[in-house]
Amino acid sequence: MHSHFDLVVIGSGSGNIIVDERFTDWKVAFVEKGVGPLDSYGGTCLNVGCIPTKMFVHTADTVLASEHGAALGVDMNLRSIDWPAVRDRVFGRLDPVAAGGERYRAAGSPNVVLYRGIARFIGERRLTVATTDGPVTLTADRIVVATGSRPDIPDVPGLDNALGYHTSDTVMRMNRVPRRMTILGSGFVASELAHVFSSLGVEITLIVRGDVLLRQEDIDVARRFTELAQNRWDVRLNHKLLRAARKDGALLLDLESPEGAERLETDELLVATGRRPNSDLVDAAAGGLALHEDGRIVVNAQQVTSVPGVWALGDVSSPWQLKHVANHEAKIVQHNLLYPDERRTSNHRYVPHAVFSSPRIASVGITEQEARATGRAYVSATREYSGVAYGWAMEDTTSFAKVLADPSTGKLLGAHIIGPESPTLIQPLVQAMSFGLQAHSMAKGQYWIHPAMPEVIENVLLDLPLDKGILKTA
Ligand SMILES: Cc1cc2nc3c(=O)[nH]c(=O)nc-3n(C[C@H](O)[C@H](O)[C@H](O)COP(=O)(O)OP(=O)(O)OC[C@H]3O[C@@H](n4cnc5c(N)ncnc54)[C@H](O)[C@@H]3O)c2cc1C
Ligand SMILES: NC(=O)c1ccc[n+]([C@@H]2O[C@H](COP(=O)([O-])OP(=O)(O)OC[C@H]3O[C@@H](n4cnc5c(N)ncnc54)[C@H](O)[C@@H]3O)[C@@H](O)[C@H]2O)c1
Repeated sequence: MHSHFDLVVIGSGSGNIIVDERFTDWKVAFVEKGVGPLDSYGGTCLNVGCIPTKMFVHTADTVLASEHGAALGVDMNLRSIDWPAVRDRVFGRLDPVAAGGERYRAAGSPNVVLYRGIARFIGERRLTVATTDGPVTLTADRIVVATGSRPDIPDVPGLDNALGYHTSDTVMRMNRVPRRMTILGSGFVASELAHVFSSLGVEITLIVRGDVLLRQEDIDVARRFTELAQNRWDVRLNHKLLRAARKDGALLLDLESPEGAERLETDELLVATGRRPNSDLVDAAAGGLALHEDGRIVVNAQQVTSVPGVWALGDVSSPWQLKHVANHEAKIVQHNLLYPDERRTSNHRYVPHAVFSSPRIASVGITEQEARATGRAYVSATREYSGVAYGWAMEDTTSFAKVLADPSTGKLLGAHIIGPESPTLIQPLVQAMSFGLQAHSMAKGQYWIHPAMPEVIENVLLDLPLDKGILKTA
């Protein structure tokens, strides 16, 4: 069967938001293969990514709050954790959203057809989809590739499907919480899910290649996070997984460490070693699309690929595997499809991110190590939460905010915060960078509510050793 469309969108994550009522006169096809154990509609963030993880993180924070009560003179005994109830709160809410989204696309608009299956390019703007009713060929004037990414599994002997390891796609739906879990990797997913499962009482071991966790963060933040993680989890720094095997239900992991060979026995293994773009799944090369070395589809600032009429967005093409970036790029593609003569470009100037572990981390702009490596002139300041009144209220001793600024203009180059509410606290700094505010003007030109946590931002900005003359030129 062959059908021709005005527009085909491959991927129902961020791609799903492109087609709204303004496309009513277009003949549109969506293609979605499904994510996670239930082959859900709606992409990574909704089903196996941002949203379920953060719902679990909120539960984990609630458990930890009961432990922190003692420092405040409050004895809060945790009586029990009901894993099925914890899990079913999350997916009982999200699965119907995914199903509703699918129903809407399948039957909600007469101009839209939904194909379920894997789409593959077989030529320029030409696709084949293996549906349960057999293969179909789709051609289109315009195609949007929004196929995202998937867990990247390292090539370790024994680490295959027969071993029964988890990734972020499966681990959140486990039937039973294990006694012990080992996590391979030390990035976003490892840090967030270690917090989730350790708060549920699981003994966590992290296998870390380097000497710090979250090594892409500012070095002071990464070191502080690593110290705190070592107090909570068994953190094996500078370790390599050599091979994995399963024996009598347990997993046996052979590790190489600076001290020699080690064997680790565990109940479940979570592989969290990064995500690879799904350009191979869609056979982007057969569609003539140019690729970066790491497999990302090459796009220009308007999100157009090397083939006219074919667009790409989100994890399959972006160097930032973040939902707010994928959403922004989807809006740009949407505008450029609707208004081809007034095209817009994506804004990737100051992309913030947050790690929702315990403690939280938030960051925007360059790190101190990046400033040093590129020879960028900078001044920096760091202020502990314990230096402001709300930090005293929380009995905080480990959190801080750090900022870097250009000494000649006083404008911010980067901001890095580790501690409670950091993803919220950083937002005025993202705003300052986006709108070019000078750090001291920003601190002095507005009220800061007392005694609220943002006072740590006011203070760290004032601590920047900037020439007083800068304020006059700002
Ligand atoms: C555990 C986890 C937690 C995360 N937490 C956060 C967070 O807190 N904040 C944040 O900003 N980001 C977070 N992310 C990242 C975020 O989820 C992604 O950046 C975002 O979802 C990418 O959106 P996308 O539209 O590019 O891809 P996706 O949402 O993955 O959508 C791609 C869709 O394409 C489909 N597809 C792929 N290939 C084909 C094909 N050939 N044919 C048909 N369909 C296909 C897939 O099934 C999928 O549904 C997290 C990721 C993970 C894994
Ligand atoms: N809060 C958020 O915004 C959030 C949360 C989760 C995921 N994400 C996105 O999803 C992406 C994927 O997350 P992730 O944690 O899988 O990737 P990551 O890139 O954050 O971390 C991957 C980790 O695996 C390690 N690693 C790579 N290969 C390895 C190997 N062979 N052996 C041992 N360690 C190895 C790396 O050193 C790194 O520590 C992130 O980059 C992020 O963009 C975002």
